[in-house]
Amino acid sequence: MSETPLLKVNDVSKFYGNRIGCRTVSFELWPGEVLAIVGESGSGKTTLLNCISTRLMPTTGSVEYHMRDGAYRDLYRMNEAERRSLMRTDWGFVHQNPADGLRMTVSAGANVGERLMAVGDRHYGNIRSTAVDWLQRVEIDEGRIDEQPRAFSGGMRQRLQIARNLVTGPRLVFMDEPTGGLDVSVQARLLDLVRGLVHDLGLAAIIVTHDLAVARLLSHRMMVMKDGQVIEHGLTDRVLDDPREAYTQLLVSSILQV
Ligand SMILES: Nc1ncnc2c1ncn2[C@@H]1O[C@H](COP(=O)(O)OP(=O)(O)OP(=O)(O)O)[C@@H](O)[C@H]1O
Repeated sequence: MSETPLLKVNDVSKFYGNRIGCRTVSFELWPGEVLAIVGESGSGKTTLLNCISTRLMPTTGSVEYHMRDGAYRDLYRMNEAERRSLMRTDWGFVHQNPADGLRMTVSAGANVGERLMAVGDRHYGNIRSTAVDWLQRVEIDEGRIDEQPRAFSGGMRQRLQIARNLVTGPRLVFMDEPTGGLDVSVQARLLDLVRGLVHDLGLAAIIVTHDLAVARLLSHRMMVMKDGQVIEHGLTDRVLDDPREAYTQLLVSSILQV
């Protein structure tokens, strides 16, 4: 791993009026590292993810990102065009509901190709062959390249969304409950695929999940949130095998009993 963090999150808090979304969260993320944010519904996971990925402005705090040119930039001080360019090139965002991350009325190939065009690729043949390659990588039959995602199953849509996000070679991918809402067998296949891709591409990722099995399988480190705060943070195996906080112990034991 590199000696410089990719992301430095400093004291990020978000309040919705009087209500706490998340409070004084700080951590660093390293290139190639996968961090899971876990916790019950309402604990602040999505708020934190949205703040870090600049989809939401925090009330206080800063997030610095290590740009490709080697400089750190405060994400909240970037202008809209700079942020959008980062989102299109260096970042991916995989939504729980694929319809939020795909264009449902254009073809699968166009969904993947569109991101390439957004980063300046204009050669139709290249775009098409890269799209074919990516469909294969996410295990979608290339014969379905001209079909719209409306015609795909939930698992296929999610795999297509992943292809669309990864085609531009991002360094950091945000995932919000990527396997939520899928059947258990479909989840298992998707998790295997995500794990392989993240590993092969050396991606850094921040994954929000309420499912500790997802955290176990995908992440190196995890943060446990409760009432908007991070109450435990450590290597995933350590946190799950030897939780220090009573609340984490409860979370882990409730899963084991299922
Ligand atoms: N737009 C909003 N306006 C007001 N309060 C909000 C808003 N979004 C979230 N909250 C509140 O912030 C807190 C954290 O919510 P958040 O959605 O971040 O939690 P979560 O852990 O992601 O939950 P879930 O797993 O259900 O999505 C909750 O108390 C929630 O009610």
